[in-house]
Amino acid sequence: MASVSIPACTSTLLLDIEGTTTPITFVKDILFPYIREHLEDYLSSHWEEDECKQDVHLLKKQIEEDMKQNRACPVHAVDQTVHTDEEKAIREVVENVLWQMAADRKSTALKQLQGHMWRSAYSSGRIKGEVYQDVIPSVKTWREQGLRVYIYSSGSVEAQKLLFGYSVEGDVLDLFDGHFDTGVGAKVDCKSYERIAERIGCQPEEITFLTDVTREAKAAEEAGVNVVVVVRPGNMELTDEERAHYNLITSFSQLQLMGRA
Ligand SMILES: CSCCC(=O)C(=O)COP(=O)(O)O
Ligand SMILES: [Mg+2]
Repeated sequence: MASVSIPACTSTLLLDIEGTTTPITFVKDILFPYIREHLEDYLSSHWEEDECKQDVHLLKKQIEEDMKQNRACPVHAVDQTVHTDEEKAIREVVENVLWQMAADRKSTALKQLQGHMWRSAYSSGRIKGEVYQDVIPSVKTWREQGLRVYIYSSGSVEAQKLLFGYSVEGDVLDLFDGHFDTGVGAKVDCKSYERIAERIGCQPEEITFLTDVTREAKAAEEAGVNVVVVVRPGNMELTDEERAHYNLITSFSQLQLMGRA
């Protein structure tokens, strides 16, 4: 693929994670299975801790919201191994989390719990954050050219910091000026990009957003953000119309910053 120029007014690069800096397989085959495997044990051993209580509180609020919207999690009969109220409550949370994950939902409640659960997996060295080989050298070059680099992912800010703090390339957190998650709004909502520009202190037009998901690209464009769609192995196929509309790259090294050495 040829190089893609980004506008001379660009001051900030905003990067998605899954499918952009990081293979989708890392999320689907390593991070998510870890949650499914450890969820019940994690909840049982942390149930009385404040952080876990807050996570469960947020999940319950999400369930209430889902019920209002008729998106209720299917309720299964409680099985015979459940005896106490606590076991029942934990089983309900497990059912809900598994249901949300099966639908690949991006709710803040789900993402916050996942981030907390991955902490020990990363810090023990069991999991290392995967990053495509072109990512770190390109980010370093952009920074040398005076650009700011931020992350915007549906994964919680804590999960993002774990991924880059314990990455296959070592601790690369210093390369990023900041992180945004769904706390600023959904990635498919144009208002989120307006809020990010406001928080960073620039105009949306000064931001170039790199993502693999065209619904996110469309929302960012609506906000006035410049968009480049990243094509990586295993990413969702683009339609002919999308291919024609968006600037596409298969590697960050294809980005050319106009008017910069
Ligand atoms: C940040 S690590 C976990 C990835 C994740 O949970 C996720 O939903 C990825 O979403 P993205 O917005 O980076 O495509
Ligand atoms: Mg993505």
